[in-house]
Amino acid sequence: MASGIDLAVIPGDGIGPEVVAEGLKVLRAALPAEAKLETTTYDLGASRWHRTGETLPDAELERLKGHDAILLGAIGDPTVPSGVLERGLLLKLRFAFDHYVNLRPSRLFPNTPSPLAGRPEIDFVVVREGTEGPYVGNGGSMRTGTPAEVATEVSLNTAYGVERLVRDGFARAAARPARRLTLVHKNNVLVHAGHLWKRTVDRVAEEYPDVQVDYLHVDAATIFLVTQPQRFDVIVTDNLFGDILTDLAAAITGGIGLAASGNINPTGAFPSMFEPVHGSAPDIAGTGKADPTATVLSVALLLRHLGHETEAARIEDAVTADLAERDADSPRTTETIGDALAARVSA
Ligand SMILES: NC(=O)C1=CN([C@@H]2O[C@H](COP(=O)(O)OP(=O)(O)OC[C@H]3O[C@@H](n4cnc5c(N)ncnc54)[C@H](O)[C@@H]3O)[C@@H](O)[C@H]2O)C=CC1
Ligand SMILES: CC(C)CC(=O)C(=O)O
Ligand SMILES: [Mg+2]
Repeated sequence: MASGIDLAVIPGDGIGPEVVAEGLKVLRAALPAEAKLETTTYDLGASRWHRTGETLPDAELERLKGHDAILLGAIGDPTVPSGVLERGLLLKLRFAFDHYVNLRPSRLFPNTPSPLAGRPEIDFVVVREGTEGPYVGNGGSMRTGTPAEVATEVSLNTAYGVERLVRDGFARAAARPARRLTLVHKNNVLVHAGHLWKRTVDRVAEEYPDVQVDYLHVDAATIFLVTQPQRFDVIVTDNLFGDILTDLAAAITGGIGLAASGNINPTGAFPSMFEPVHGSAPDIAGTGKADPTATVLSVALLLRHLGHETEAARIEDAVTADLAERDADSPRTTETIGDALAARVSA
């Protein structure tokens, strides 16, 4: 184990604090006794907004910059107008820290529920662009609230932004046994952005003759994720398509409670941020029903990103073993699952 870890923690809203508590429990259990883990908890989210009107003040952003990595639970609350926290806090972090690779692995673990017949082998990773696309806030509305309202939300795609993401996807595909990369877009309709993505993939592909390249329109990709998920290895796609596809990917691989993600700044200029794919799940907040496994697997991604491969693998093995023994008819609480995972990694 190399040096210690200086971790920023943003528990956030709804089930965020519940799953983050278990993620930290497992992280502490995974680290050897001599490893130094320093955590700083940031009070950001709905309760801060209600108290102060702030989402992510510049001073907090500045402090966050100094950490090795960030662990985030979830952001969003029904008492706050939709978009205020999602844009003003979560997306602000992803954009400010240039988290251009939104990494979302999907694997069907043994004994996990899948709605798919025949339990196909599923092991792919979605490399979703994280700083551009329709999420940049490039829009507005005129005559708002009137029958004549016009609203736009224009997708931003730069050659620079697309190429660096595509290059990351190829590097990942080349390092995986299957060496397949699928670009998912909608270039039959979104001809400007779609053709930029396709041309970029075709050009970078020339440098990776060993990687088999495929293209799917996003609507067809949803079909194949359900009917032939084995065909996917690395999926490269834009911010919005990646957001939607990864909830579907979670649904076919044991549920949203298992889906992990990393918002990566590969240059290391800013701390990367790790979070479950799911949101704040207000419908189950406070009930103990939230599965913390997605957060625990996000902690494994975090450790791997910081170079702690052994500990990351230990956490993933603990999750695999725990899932193998789960009984769908006897669901456990958030805390019980966290305790079981922590016990396994420290055993
Ligand atoms: N990265 C983030 O912080 C994200 C935030 N959100 C925000 O979260 C709020 C709720 O959004 P929704 O669209 O309802 O998505 P959601 O992911 O919070 O919930 C969708 C469904 O999945 C279930 N679910 C989610 N996480 C679970 C877990 N760990 N264990 C078991 N079940 C789980 C929920 O109970 C709900 O039925 C909104 O404010 C939204 O903007 C949504 C997605 C991502
Ligand atoms: C709440 C959004 C900003 C993000 C989202 O749904 C996601 O990243 O999965
Ligand atoms: Mg999402």
